[in-house]
Amino acid sequence: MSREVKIAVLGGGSWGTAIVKMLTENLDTVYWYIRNTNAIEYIKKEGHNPNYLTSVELHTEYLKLTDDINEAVKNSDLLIFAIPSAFLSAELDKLNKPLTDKIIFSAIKGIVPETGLIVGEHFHEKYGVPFENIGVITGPCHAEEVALERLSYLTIACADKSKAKLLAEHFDSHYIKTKISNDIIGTEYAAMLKNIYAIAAGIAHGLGYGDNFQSVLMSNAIREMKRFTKRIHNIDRNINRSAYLGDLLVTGYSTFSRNRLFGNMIGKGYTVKSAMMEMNMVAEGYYAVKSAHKIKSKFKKKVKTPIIDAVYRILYEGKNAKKTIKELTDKLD
Ligand SMILES: NC(=O)c1ccc[n+]([C@@H]2O[C@H](COP(=O)([O-])OP(=O)(O)OC[C@H]3O[C@@H](n4cnc5c(N)ncnc54)[C@H](O)[C@@H]3O)[C@@H](O)[C@H]2O)c1
Ligand SMILES: O=P(O)(O)OC[C@H](O)CO
Repeated sequence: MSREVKIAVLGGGSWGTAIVKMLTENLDTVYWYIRNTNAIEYIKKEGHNPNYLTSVELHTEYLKLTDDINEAVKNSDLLIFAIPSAFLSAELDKLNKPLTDKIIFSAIKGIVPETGLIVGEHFHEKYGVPFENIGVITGPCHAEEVALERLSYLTIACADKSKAKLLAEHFDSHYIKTKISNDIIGTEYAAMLKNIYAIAAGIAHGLGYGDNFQSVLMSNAIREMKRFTKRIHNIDRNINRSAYLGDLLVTGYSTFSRNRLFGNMIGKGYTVKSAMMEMNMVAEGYYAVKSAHKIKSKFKKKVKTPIIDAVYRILYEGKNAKKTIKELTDKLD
């Protein structure tokens, strides 16, 4: 991959905005697809995203903004997707260009609901993108802290390490450090699962459980994540690394977490619909738990996942949150 690789960011939410900020520290051309034309006009005029990370000053002189996904794709070699998983299929349906010659990096932390696949596999199966051209941007990193230029670590995973390294160089800055990994499958599943555990943490908090319980929940969550990822892709991985445990902790404990906030509202008695309406943001874990529940039901040898089961029952079977978390407490150690 050449050093002059042309990059497009797809998605105008918090994470897309943070990625654009990070890349324009190093690159003087970044294509940026945002579906909202008014937001594009505002960014061009004011240099800020009107809806997400509104305080971030954007280097508009380096940005090629477009509301046409095909224009961004046509002009770029490497595409970074930061569209919530629930909306990815609908956005990809707008494509009239093949993706087979593109390098695809997913910054999405979820499962594509329509196919039940992690994002990398979705691009491989549905769009014929070879695995060596597929990567993941992950790690414990909140868009809000990138906005504040607080030191953050990203893990860039790709089967072809040279591609991961080159992209990592474009992210590195005085507030971003990057690590390389080739565990695309494990990091993607871990990123999806930690959102479910953060919802559980939020529900418990909303119900009045304290820090003592939260630490037990997180301790059980990392072991559950280890069992799940091992069943999916059994390689020798250190689950305590930042891309797995680190990401779980930031989401489980941070006040910036969308998933924890969503869970907190559920614990306080909001319905799913009203909790979603309160947020201008997307809690990926809501969609992830449905997919994770379906995936685990297909495992030939069963895996113990009491936290996923509890969150699924609360969000999709209408079970009482207080009673379900109480039952969960008896299954944790
Ligand atoms: N925010 C973070 O700190 C962060 C960090 C790492 C990864 N991620 C991941 O990045 C992805 C994007 O999340 P985000 O935080 O930018 O989202 P967000 O919650 O900040 O914003 C919601 C996004 O969803 C889009 N959206 C809403 N309805 C839509 C629809 N019907 N069709 C298409 N798009 C629609 C909005 O335009 C916006 O881009 C998610 O998978 C998330 O897990 C986020
Ligand atoms: O922490 P959340 O729930 O906002 O999710 C966003 C990112 O996945 C954090 O890594």
